[in-house]
Amino acid sequence: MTERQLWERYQKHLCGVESVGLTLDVSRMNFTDDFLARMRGPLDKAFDAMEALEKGAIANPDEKRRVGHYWLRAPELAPEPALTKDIQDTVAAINAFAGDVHSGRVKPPGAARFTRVLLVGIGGSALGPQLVADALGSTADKMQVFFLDNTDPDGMDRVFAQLGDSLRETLAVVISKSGGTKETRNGMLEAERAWKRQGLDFGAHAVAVTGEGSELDRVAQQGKWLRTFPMWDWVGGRTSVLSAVGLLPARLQGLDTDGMLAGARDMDVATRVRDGVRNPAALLALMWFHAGGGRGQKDMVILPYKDRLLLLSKYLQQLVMESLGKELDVSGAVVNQGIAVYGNKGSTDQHAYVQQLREGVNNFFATFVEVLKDREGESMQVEPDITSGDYLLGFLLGTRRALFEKGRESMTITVPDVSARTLGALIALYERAVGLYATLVNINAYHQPGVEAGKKAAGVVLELQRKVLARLRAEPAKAQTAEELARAVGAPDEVETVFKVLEHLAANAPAGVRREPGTSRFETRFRAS
Ligand SMILES: O=P(O)(O)OC[C@H]1O[C@H](O)[C@H](O)[C@@H](O)[C@@H]1O
Repeated sequence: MTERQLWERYQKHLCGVESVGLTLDVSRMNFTDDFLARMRGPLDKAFDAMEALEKGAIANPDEKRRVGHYWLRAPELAPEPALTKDIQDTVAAINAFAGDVHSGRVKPPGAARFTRVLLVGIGGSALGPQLVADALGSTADKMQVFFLDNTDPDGMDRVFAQLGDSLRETLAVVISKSGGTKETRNGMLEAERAWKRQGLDFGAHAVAVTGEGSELDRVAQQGKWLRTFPMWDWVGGRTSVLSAVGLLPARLQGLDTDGMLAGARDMDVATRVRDGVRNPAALLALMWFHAGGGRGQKDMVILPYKDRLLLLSKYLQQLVMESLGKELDVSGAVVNQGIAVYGNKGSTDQHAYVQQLREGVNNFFATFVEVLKDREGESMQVEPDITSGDYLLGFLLGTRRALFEKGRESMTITVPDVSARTLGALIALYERAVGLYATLVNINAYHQPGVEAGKKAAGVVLELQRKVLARLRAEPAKAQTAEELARAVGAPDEVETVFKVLEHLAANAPAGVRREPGTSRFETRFRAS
């Protein structure tokens, strides 16, 4: 195709949302008009399913729950007045609480004000807040936000070290929809201990966002925490960023949460249009289907040319892969669906893995994200008539062209800036694209049965560890191999797990397990010291 023909294709297929200034360019995807025509029927079904979902259908049959993240930014669309009121009241409560924190009306016992937020959460209870904080934050923020999003002790220590003496001015926001996620529970316990060590009452510094009646809800009540904000069962973790999960930390940080909600609301309006060519969420879903043959055969590489959107790919990884990565379709047939998502940012990635994208295995399609506004204020010229931002666009367009020349497909999303409105719109765009694509490939986007397997298996490991420790302590003088201990605890076939657990215990002093070298690594003996 000549450059002129590409320009014509660009104009023909460019899909824009005026209200948020976003465009989606699919001209460098090699679909045909015939493909669009063929997909009209399946897309109609996807629109029907989405309409039913928005009206309150049970979209997650496993958990028998509705899926209502669209109502969060348009509460009047919730299927019952009580839900509408819940949403509105919660937004009002968050705004009032954040206002009180900023003004010092709600304050810590030993300081005039809360100046920092420590968010404890994981998965959908961290990724959205992290994206928002990084995309929209600045040195002018009202509060600085820190995160514990793992059960890695050293990772937590690093954060506590950064917080240092400022814990007395730090508000802990513990977020868990289920209220029972172990990583978050551990983070909360470690946080509680950190506060106690400084002689501070954790409850007077803590708020929770969780489902009513959850374990976390009970802990918060018993510990007399400052507040609890609701997390409803009809909001999925990976689509919760515009519920209290994302709104509370963002508002505390001083960000424009109203703008985020408005951007998402505007995008929802634009993506309800039943037309695959004019609706960018539908067009995205169609392109994913085209690229991967409806089987996820191509990976989605997200390339925002903007540092502030660095976490977009991580956020989308959960949204897309947890929603679409399914073993079974809705009829119960084994399909092993999904689309792998990765990415970082341009032009940084051009100096890392773009080499493979251009010349290596052709197993992906790229999505460039272009941001028109370079920065607040003016830019210097790094060369006559050229700024750093001009370079950024040059690199984006250059890579887009270089990929196309080698038969590698790409799309480009263009937004005016990285603002609250734009971010809300981007989030809403992908949420709906995922929902529509799920119907196109006949899977349920709203459950995550696979995640449970790893959690259960982890529980088995910890149970085994308890038994092994009990055994070692029962005979402290006796050094034993993993093989002997596995047999002794009645799990001879679990010897590998026992071996791994022992190595870990021996590497960490408090467990009181010592190793004595044997004739080989696997003959190492362990005993309680
Ligand atoms: O918010 P929570 O209940 O703590 O859940 C946190 C995360 O963990 C789970 O394993 C789910 O797979 C995620 O979808 C969820 O976002």
